[in-house]
Formats: sequence, structure tokens, C-alpha cells
Amino acid sequence: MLRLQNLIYHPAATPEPILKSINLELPPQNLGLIVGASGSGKTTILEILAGLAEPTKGEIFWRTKKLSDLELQQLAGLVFQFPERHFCGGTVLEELRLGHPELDLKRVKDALSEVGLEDISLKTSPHVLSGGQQRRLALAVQLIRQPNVLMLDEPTAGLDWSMRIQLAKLLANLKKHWTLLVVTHDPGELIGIADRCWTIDRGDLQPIEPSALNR
Ligand SMILES: Nc1ncnc2c1ncn2[C@@H]1O[C@H](COP(=O)(O)OP(=O)(O)OP(=O)(O)O)[C@@H](O)[C@H]1O
Repeated sequence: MLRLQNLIYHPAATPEPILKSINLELPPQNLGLIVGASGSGKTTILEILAGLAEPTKGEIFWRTKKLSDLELQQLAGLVFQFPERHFCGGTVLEELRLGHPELDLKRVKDALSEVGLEDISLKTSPHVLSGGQQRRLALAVQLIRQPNVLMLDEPTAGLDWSMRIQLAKLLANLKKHWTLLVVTHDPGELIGIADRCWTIDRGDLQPIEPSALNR
């Protein structure tokens, strides 16, 4: 269970807090969906959970353990918006092993098969993959590290309708083994696979029934 307790993020330069005492609980093997407009604070939540920004106040727990920034970096696998823009390996294998040259081939292949890319050659350049395959590879890059929570920032942005459906199916499959937290301004096909939903408006996070997002 991931738990955020009274989390505030208020940089000195901003008149209003960017996150206003937010609370969130996400059980294991659930998909949590945070929906909010541009600038509402979605990416900031993920950056804090990935240990990339320090909250002003509040606590983050995994099960009963309160986590430090360093522990957060190990907890979370963050897939940025448009992750394919950040690929820097010359091949799929290099991309998966970036920062982890010791990872054995079995682990590489397991990560690829988790995202349905078991048939691609490890020598392929990430840049020649289709848009949908690139998103899958970006997920595998995080999954290979076996994070406790896989976090995705606008995972369906820039994908066409059929690729969005395929990605939603993949995420529904992944949550059988992993805990997922997704943030988006455009929930669409993600609503149907979400177990818990929240809306965020100017840093104010509130729970909402997934069915209410469809209205
Ligand atoms: N360290 C910071 N200092 C000042 N302002 C910040 C800081 N971090 C974030 N902000 C501001 O907080 C607001 C929320 O940003 P955030 O990126 O979390 O929003 P978002 O909901 O992810 O929007 P988008 O989808 O457009 O990225 C924005 O107005 C942003 O400029």
C-alpha cells in the first residue's frame, strides 16, 4: 500500500502551495488514476514520489514504512510524458541496460515480454520502433528495475485511438503484478481500468468514483 499523508509542496517562489495537503492510498496491484487540467500539480506529485522533489511537509509510506528521498527513488519507476524523446541507447538492449549493465539477458527478456515486445530484436534501434512499441519499451525500461510502484505521466498522449486502447489493455495486464499510478488530463480509456480515481484542481486532490469521470 502506498500512502501519502498531508503532503504539501510550497516552493518559496510561489504565493500558493502547488500541492495542498494531499492524502492518497493506493493498494498493491491497483491502478490509481489522477485526473486534472494542465498546471494542476499532477507531475509534481509524481516527481515527489520519485524522490526528484522534496515535499514541504507531509509523509509518504510504503506499507508501514515511512520513506526517505533515497528510498523513494528505489520505490518508484517513473515513465515521463513522451518517454520516447528521452531514449539514448543505440539498441533496445542498451536502452534496457542503461545504468544497469549487470542485468542478465533473462531479466531483459522478461521485461520485454511483460510489455508484449518479446518478438523484437534486441539489436533494433529504439528510434525505428512504432509509437506504440516505443511506449511499451519505455515501460519495460522501468519494469526491469522492479519498482514497487510504476508511475506514468500522460501515458496515452500523442497516441491514436487504437494505440490508446492497446496501451490501456497492457496496463490492465500489468496491474496483475504491479501497482500503477497514472496521471492525465485526458482519462478516456483509462477510466475503465482504474481501481481508484482522484481529481486534482490547483493542488487540491479529491477522491472520485471512476464512473463519475465518465459523465
Ligand atoms: N519548483 C517549482 N517552483 C515554482 N513553480 C512550480 C514548481 N514546480 C511546479 N511549479 C508550478 O506548479 C504548477 C503545477 O505544475 P505540474 O507540472 O505539476 O502540473 P501538471 O498538472 O502536471 O500540468 P502539465 O500537464 O501541464 O505538466 C505549474 O503552474 C508549475 O509551473
